[in-house]
Amino acid sequence: MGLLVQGKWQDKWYNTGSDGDFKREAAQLRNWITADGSAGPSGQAGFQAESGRYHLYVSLACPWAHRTLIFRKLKGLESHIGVSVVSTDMLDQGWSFDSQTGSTGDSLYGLHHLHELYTRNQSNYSGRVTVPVLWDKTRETIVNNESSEIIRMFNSAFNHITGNHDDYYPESHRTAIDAVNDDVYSNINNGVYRCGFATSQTAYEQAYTNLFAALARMEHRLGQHRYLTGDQITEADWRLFTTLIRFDSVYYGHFKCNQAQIESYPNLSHYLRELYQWSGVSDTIDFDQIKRHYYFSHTTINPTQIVPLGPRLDYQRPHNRETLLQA
Ligand SMILES: N[C@@H](CCC(=O)N[C@@H](CS)C(=O)NCC(=O)O)C(=O)O
Repeated sequence: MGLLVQGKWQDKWYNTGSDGDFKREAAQLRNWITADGSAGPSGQAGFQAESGRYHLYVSLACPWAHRTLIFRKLKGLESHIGVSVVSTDMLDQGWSFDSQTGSTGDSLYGLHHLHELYTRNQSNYSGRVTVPVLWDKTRETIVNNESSEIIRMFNSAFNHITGNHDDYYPESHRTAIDAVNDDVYSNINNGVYRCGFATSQTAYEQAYTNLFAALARMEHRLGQHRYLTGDQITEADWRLFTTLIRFDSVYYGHFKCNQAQIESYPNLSHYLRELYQWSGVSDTIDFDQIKRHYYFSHTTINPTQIVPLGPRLDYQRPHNRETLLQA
């Protein structure tokens, strides 16, 4: 685990500062693919949606990268956007393309490490080397490394190519989606990391309290509606999903988020199963890679690198979410 400083790799764990609170670094590369190549909300113009032009680098363990894989699937983009999967293990050289540990290899350039892609994009890059990365094969540059923006591009920029007009960020729901996203991002998606990566008791307890308060709010919402913002599934649901699906296997134990398992929440657990069973979604999930990544890579938290065998969970069990709607 490390970062690039002026294009040079340095092996370094996160710096939590004097309060012991984990602060996630903001993604730096923020261009947008658009249908006609005009500029998006940030970055440069010139990234027009085209079949076969873009490539996605992901980890199957990472909840942020997982969002982009789900959107690639839901929006029918699999034949238009290629994927390379990094290794489960993120050790002293960061993400690698070691096929012995679950990587597909880098199908574009045969790179050994993801940091080489970042320096190929910008030779003096400084910052963390994160997944997901959306790469432009034509301009040989990184389009964007922020998952929340990549899913928005996938949601709409390629509609004229795929003919898939399903909308996970509909105009009419945007205010509600944005509000839920803010709560879920700070307290749940990033909240589990703030529990796990805290280096002071106070920072951990604050993150833990915020996390379980936010989960209680989501549990309540899901007692009112089938999905977080009503009767239509939106990006807010998929953004929550990628944390929920890792929770009982990893965050509960490894990140000490152990007030309750998702299995014990009546609404959240059934909702989680509904989303897991959504057409194509379980293909984007690999529990062995998820568990191995966290328990084996975070040697500061788990120095023995022992990966637990449990828990045994069956997400294929029926869920009652249709009946809730009729009630
Ligand atoms: N803001 C980014 C965060 C991505 C992120 O932090 N990914 C993690 C994997 S779960 C990573 O690559 N971490 C490597 C590091 O921080 O050095 C996004 O949502 O795309």
